[in-house]
Amino acid sequence: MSPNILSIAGSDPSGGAGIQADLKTIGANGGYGMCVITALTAQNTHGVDAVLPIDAQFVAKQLTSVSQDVHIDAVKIGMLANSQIVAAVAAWLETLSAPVVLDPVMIATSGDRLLETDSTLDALLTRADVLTPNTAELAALLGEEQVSNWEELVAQSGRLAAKYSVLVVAKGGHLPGDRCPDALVGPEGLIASFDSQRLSTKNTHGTGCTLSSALATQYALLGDWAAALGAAKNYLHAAIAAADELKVGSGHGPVNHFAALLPPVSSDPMAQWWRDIGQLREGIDELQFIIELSAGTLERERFEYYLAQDALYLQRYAQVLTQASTLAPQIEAQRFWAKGAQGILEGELQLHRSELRNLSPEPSDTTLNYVNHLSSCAGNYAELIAAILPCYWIYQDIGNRLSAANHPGHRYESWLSTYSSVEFDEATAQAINMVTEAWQLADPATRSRMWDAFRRSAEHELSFFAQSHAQGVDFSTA
Ligand SMILES: Nc1ncnc2c1ncn2[C@@H]1O[C@H](COP(=O)(O)OP(=O)(O)O)[C@@H](O)[C@H]1O
Ligand SMILES: Cc1ncc(COP(=O)(O)OP(=O)(O)O)c(N)n1
Repeated sequence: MSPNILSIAGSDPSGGAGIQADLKTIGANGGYGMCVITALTAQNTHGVDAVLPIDAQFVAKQLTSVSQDVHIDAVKIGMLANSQIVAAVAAWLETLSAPVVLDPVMIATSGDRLLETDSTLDALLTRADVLTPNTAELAALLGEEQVSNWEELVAQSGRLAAKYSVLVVAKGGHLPGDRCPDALVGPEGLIASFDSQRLSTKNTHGTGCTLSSALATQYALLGDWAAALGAAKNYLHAAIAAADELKVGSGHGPVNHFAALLPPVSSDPMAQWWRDIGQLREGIDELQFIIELSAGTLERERFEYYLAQDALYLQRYAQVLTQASTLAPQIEAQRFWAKGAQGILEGELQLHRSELRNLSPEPSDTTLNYVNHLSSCAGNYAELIAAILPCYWIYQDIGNRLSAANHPGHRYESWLSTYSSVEFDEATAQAINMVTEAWQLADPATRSRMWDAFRRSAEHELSFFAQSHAQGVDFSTA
């Protein structure tokens, strides 16, 4: 069962810090997130423009409404805005036994002050189980100078832990250097430390909120503060590592809270597509038509039926390639698709005719379905070339295997000898590159339609190769 985690914090409308970051973090760590809002802020990735604290009595009302109904497994406290809200939260906490992580959000990384220190905070600091101040907040809470190295940070964190009889997370995020260590420190000193590489990104908005809400959630799951800090830091590290993928705002953008849950963005989308149609490709390899064509046992009628349908298909395919050439944004792509169309009209169709005794007068439903699918993608260049690609790629893939099975005296020797060529391999590689380029420029919705167009063409390829053995094909008229 998911633990119920309550975040008591301010709102960041840009979604990177405050309750927005907490709820994403709690969910991504396997908790059920709830939130009591203490303040509205007007902020973005450049900083905080304004703060509107919520009336303290209303904060108290939110707290009792939630806790009267829902069992709370852990609490994370963030921005409290003013001493009245601090007092309201402290009074409510006296009624609750759940573990508390307090992120004393006083000074954002942008330098903006989010809470002034005063004595009302003491009750809250003592009640908390763990404090997670950044270096500036740690110094402010002790009334000391801000430290600038790790040893001093651990020592200062120990003094804070002793002052309030709590655990303190020493956070190395603001220290210089290429490492980013964090540690759990108690009144007696260092308990556990967790080192990590400093990730090179400006997108670290909300790291403090994220670490503290992940810590509360992980503690509710693991029941051990050191283990929970290790897990929270690992989670945050992955979220920072993937932060640049989000591209939110022009300042210090948010971390990518769902990085670990999302499939990695493939740097080679075509390789991914090819893997994703793996089952379809295996299905094609296992077709009677392919097995018999390779072995040379395929009946002539079936071969000619396939050839006739292929000739009809290729006439329309050449038109579709011409259309791709018309839609192509660059001259190189225009030339490539036009050359493909020309190759079919002047080369491949001649070959088909030389092998065929009779041309099938009518395209089959299978052939029609395939060409209609291609035509239905013709409104968008990226989608159209994604639909075009399987014919190149699957044909080349099967062709290489069929031509390897060829030998003198093979029943279809002359036909199979045309199946593999360096020129066609090069053209296929170029077609893959064209689709990759279009994919890189496409928005997410177009990418999804491209994949759909590609996958459906691959399905049509399978039906196309299967059709000469399909029930209902009458060879007396073929
Ligand atoms: N560039 C970075 N690479 C890796 N971890 C980072 C980086 N910046 C911050 N962190 C981590 O983010 C957490 C928050 O740290 P810090 O920036 O010190 O606090 P705050 O966000 O409260 O100002 C810490 O666990 C710290 O180690
Ligand atoms: C509403 C709100 N709460 C907290 C913060 C500060 O967040 P923090 O996680 O410390 O992140 P940075 O200061 O590192 O951005 C905030 N900005 N807004």
